[in-house]
Amino acid sequence: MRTAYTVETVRAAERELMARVPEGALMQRAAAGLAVVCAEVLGKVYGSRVVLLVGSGDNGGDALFAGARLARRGAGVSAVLLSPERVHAGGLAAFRAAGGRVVAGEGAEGVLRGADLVVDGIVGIGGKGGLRAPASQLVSSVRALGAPVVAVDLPSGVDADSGVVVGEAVRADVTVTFGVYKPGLLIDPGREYAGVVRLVDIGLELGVGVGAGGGAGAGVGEAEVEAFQYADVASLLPLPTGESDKYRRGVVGIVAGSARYPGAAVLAVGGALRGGAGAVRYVGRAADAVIARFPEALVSAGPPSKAGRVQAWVAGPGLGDDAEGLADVVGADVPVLIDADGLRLADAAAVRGRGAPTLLTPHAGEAAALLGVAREEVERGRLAAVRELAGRYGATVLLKGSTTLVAGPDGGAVRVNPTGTPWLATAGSGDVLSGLAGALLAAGLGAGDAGAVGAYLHGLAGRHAADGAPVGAQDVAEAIPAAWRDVRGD
Ligand SMILES: NC(=O)C1=CN([C@@H]2O[C@H](COP(=O)(O)OP(=O)(O)OC[C@H]3O[C@@H](n4cnc5c(N)ncnc54)[C@H](OP(=O)(O)O)[C@@H]3O)[C@@H](O)[C@H]2O)[C@@H](O)CC1
Ligand SMILES: Nc1ncnc2c1ncn2[C@@H]1O[C@H](COP(=O)(O)OP(=O)(O)O)[C@@H](O)[C@H]1O
Ligand SMILES: [K+]
Repeated sequence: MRTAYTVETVRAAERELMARVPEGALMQRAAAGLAVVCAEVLGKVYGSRVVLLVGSGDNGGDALFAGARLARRGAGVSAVLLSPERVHAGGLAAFRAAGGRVVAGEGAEGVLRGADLVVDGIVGIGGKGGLRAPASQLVSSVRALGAPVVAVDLPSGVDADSGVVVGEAVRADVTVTFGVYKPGLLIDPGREYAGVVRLVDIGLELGVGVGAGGGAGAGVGEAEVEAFQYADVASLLPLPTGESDKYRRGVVGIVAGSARYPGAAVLAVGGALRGGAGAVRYVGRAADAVIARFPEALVSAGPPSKAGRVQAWVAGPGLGDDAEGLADVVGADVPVLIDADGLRLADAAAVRGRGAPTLLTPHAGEAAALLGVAREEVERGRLAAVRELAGRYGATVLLKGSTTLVAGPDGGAVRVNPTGTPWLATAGSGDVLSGLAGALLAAGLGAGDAGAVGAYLHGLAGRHAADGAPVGAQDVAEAIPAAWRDVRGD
């Protein structure tokens, strides 16, 4: 599990650690790690030209100490000081002693033009709001240069706690972050600005937080955000055992599709069949299309409550305006996943009043409609939006998009999916995800785990299916077994 912590938590841990180590030791550890990564990016340090963008806080101090190390190895290092009167004094002295050159603001463009590497030490976790001038102007000219950029701790202009970017921000090739990940490095748009993230150990010790849907609220010392890795997913995959039968593996019921959108039903059923369900029951108006594609699906004509035994329901994809059956599903005392049209059509009070686990899976537009805000507001602040929705509905919420997030109803760490790919932005791929996650619910995973494991497998399946070329949603569904095998290491 990769975990990320808020600035408040990082600062508290740093204070505690600083009290136990000699003064300046943490910054030296940070600068040493930063210099190593800069050297890797440069390939050859001796004779290279490095430009440091140095802000007025400790982030600039890190850059100066790392610059001093590179200068001692024979690099020509220039530092552009954004506020010379407030620069980190110890860092500047070390930099000068190592032969580093200080450039005034007006000289910045000249040195930047010849740079082999730019180091962004403008602001780190102390950044507040959008970047101010002159930093904002400098950042836009750096982008035009084409030299690789290494960001110190996080790209300047990216909000550490949320990934929100207001105005200009540094686009880094590599971000060297210290101690722990910050949420803004894992959530778009910040994640995209960060490039490859390298974590440098400076001795901070922070425990693992409580997962989405896990119960307790995120308190001091707990992770704000966490991202699954293979082992986390592998440990949750529902594998059949010798004693398994279709009921023990989980029967998922699907209420989806309409005369107008029969394909959504086919895709959701396809996702569910490859999500490990023992059986898939289908209820809706696209039964012919479903059976034609998946003869193994069990279709029934009556309402969901009469469909037979079901351990979890998926409701919503492609329903159009047909709310028939939805109230039945919302009233069921088994886990329910609500997606797409179901989010619009379901009675909000009934959803809030449910006793069994509920997983809502909106994209940004659907989330915005539920929250009564503009779509852009959700896209700019995904973390706040997913938490708000989960709180309002008392449900687990999986917010789809460039970074898929899963938040539980009672706070705790938000799960961020690391496997997504923009190739998934194709009509119907969300329907596949709802079937897949629904099958995981039916197999007994909690709503937070079903959402996070579903998104993880869905992202990997998208990568397998696309492999660098366009794909359709059906291809994504068919690649789910390959994603499953990846995770199991087969
Ligand atoms: N603590 C530790 O143990 C360790 C910390 N480490 C390092 O320290 C970093 C944190 O340092 P920090 O606290 O000094 O804050 P930092 O990120 O340099 O920014 C503050 C400065 O930026 C300015 N500024 C703010 N917003 C701005 C904006 N929008 N646009 C422009 N300017 C803006 C702000 O100015 P002000 O608002 O006060 O006028 C202030 O001067 C951390 O990220 C890591 O790199 C490592 O060495 C490991 C050990
Ligand atoms: N830019 C992107 N990067 C990664 N994944 C994306 C991106 N855009 C969309 N996706 C994923 O593609 C799927 C689209 O689902 P959705 O919006 O419900 O579409 P549909 O309703 O057509 O199925 C979601 O899983 C979402 O997370
Ligand atoms: K920075």
